[in-house]
Amino acid sequence: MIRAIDFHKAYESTVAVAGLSFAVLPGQVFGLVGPNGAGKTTTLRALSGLVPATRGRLEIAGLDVEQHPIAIKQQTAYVPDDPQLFDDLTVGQHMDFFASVYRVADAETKTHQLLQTFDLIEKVDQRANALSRGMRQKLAVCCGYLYSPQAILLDEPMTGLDPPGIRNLLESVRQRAADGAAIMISSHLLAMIESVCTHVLVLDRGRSKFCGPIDTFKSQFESAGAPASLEQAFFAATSGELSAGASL
Ligand SMILES: Nc1ncnc2c1ncn2[C@@H]1O[C@H](COP(=O)(O)OP(=O)(O)OP(=O)(O)O)[C@@H](O)[C@H]1O
Repeated sequence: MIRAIDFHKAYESTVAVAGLSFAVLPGQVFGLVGPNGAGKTTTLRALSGLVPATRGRLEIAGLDVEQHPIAIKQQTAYVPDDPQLFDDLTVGQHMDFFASVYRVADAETKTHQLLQTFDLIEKVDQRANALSRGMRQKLAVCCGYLYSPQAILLDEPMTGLDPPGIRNLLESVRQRAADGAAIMISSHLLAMIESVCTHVLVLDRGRSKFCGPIDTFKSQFESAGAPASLEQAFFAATSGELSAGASL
């Protein structure tokens, strides 16, 4: 489970997140959406232990993120929007490294399956600094999936992926959730979020505008008598022009 309780984060004079509370249960996929600067990356970075909360509590699998940094890392995969890879290591060496650090059983088979799924098998001996942006993104996802984390945090994971890559990623998210992972995906690609997420957390200027099942969110904003699309509901919720329960 991924949990935030009254999470606040301020960077000097900027309040990035103010009083956020939510829980992502095993099997749930939360879409984290909001305008630029809403606090999405800050939330994911704090959950992964990369930045400390100013106030409140963050938990992964019941453990406080700041008090149990090592245990948290073993349970969590965080894939940022600009994956930091080891430029001089090959694709295969990255997988070996993660397998060794996380003591992954049957690593060879899992590595092969992941590289096959994400179309990187032919690049196994290529160095990271010679990979395209999309390939780097895929390799970061493969490294994160290798140790079967309970919590998966993906920041803008579709950016730079080709259409088969996006399809494979979304399918892998569904599969990981079915296997019991709690997953959060930050993205501006609302149609894709809609196709994969069970829940949505709408952030705006650091505050939650909505948190709950995606169907509930859409049904709050009707369009010609039918539930709105996620995109329509998003614009209505973040424009300030309409409140929940209104017709578009
Ligand atoms: N290291 C930092 N120092 C100071 N302010 C920061 C820092 N990181 C983020 N911020 C500020 O915190 C706020 C939230 O930023 P964040 O990156 O979390 O937003 P976001 O929702 O991920 O945005 P985007 O959709 O553009 O990626 C913004 O006002 C941003 O300028």
